Amino acid sequence: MVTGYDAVRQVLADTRFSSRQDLGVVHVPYETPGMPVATEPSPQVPGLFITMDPPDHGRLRRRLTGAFTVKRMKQLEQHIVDVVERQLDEMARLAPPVDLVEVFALPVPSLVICELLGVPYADRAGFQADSAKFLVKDQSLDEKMAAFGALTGYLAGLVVDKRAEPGDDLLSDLARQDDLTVEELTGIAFLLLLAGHETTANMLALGTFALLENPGQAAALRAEPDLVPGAVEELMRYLSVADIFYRYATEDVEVGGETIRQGSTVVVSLLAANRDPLRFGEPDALDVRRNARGQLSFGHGVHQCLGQQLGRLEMRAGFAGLLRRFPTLALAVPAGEVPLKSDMNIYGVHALPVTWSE
Ligand code: HEM
Repeated sequence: MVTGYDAVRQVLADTRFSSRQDLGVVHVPYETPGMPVATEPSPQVPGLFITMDPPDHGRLRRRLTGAFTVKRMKQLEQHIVDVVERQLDEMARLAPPVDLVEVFALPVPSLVICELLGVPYADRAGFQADSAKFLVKDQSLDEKMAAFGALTGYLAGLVVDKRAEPGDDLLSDLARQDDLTVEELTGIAFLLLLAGHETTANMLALGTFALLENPGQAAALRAEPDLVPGAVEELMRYLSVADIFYRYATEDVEVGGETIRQGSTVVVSLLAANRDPLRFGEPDALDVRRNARGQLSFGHGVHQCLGQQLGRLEMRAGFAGLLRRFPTLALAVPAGEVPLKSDMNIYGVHALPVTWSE
């Protein structure tokens, strides 16, 4: 397991550590009650380029980079702000308490990624439930593959339709490219849809929880909205919702004075790297004024998050809008009763009951 900031960056930057999930078997090096130890590698899935190595990885990723550049995302910014404001309007019409996950944190990134990809938002109940099932930690490979199969079955139908009759969206643009198979298109769609809504939704909900638990920090953001972009980096660092990633050593590699033997599975903890006291002073404190640039929550190296600019825009608009529109926002239950996603591969809260005075 690699935990130090520098060592984590080194491993993620070194392509001798493979991302192929068919190469590695995860040997959990310590007893975790309730955690099954995997004994077989997962199968490789076409199109799922997060689990591919160069040059195959680049062949697929390159087709998408144009759609996710800073410039293209800037063009989307006003639209994202509009989505956020509409969702906040809806929330304001409800009588508190409400579940912030249900009324805000999940809808915002789901609406944005659906529109970008050309996935009907009306189908959200199905894909949100299947995504959640896929991310459950304590399940057999068969159960995980069943959730995967349900979601990809749905998406395969969608990409076949788009290939026949392309529209004005990202999946249609990909479907127009004849050298991509339906299986590859489906894998790409799966990755974008899952990564595009689950991570940001968890950041919005858990980030709000963190701000409500640190009222001084929330007050600073309300008083100085210019702090919001920096606060997003700090919340990303502090919360590290996507913590654990795996790599597989394709040859002997030295890291931090230790030799990692060829064939070993390496567990990379982004959370530990983000809390490394050698890199971030007082790492366990949430401080929206600190310079948290360089936080590793979007990863590092060739797989560094493709959607990071999109995620940032959603979080900036989301936190800024929520704090401005709900100046008296508060937890509606004791903090200890908020159901945490300790059982899921992406951390967050299952629900966040909040209230406000009207
Ligand atoms: C706050 C939200 C997000 C977090 C914390 C996050 C985190 C990450 C991390 C850590 C990786 C690297 C994985 C690895 O090295 O194996 C990654 C990759 C990726 N992310 Fe995100 N992400 C977020 C939002 C998004 C969004 C909004 C999208 C939208 C499409 C997205 C799409 C992707 C894709 C496609 C990859 C794979 C890139 C590759 O393998 O080349 N992510 N993300």
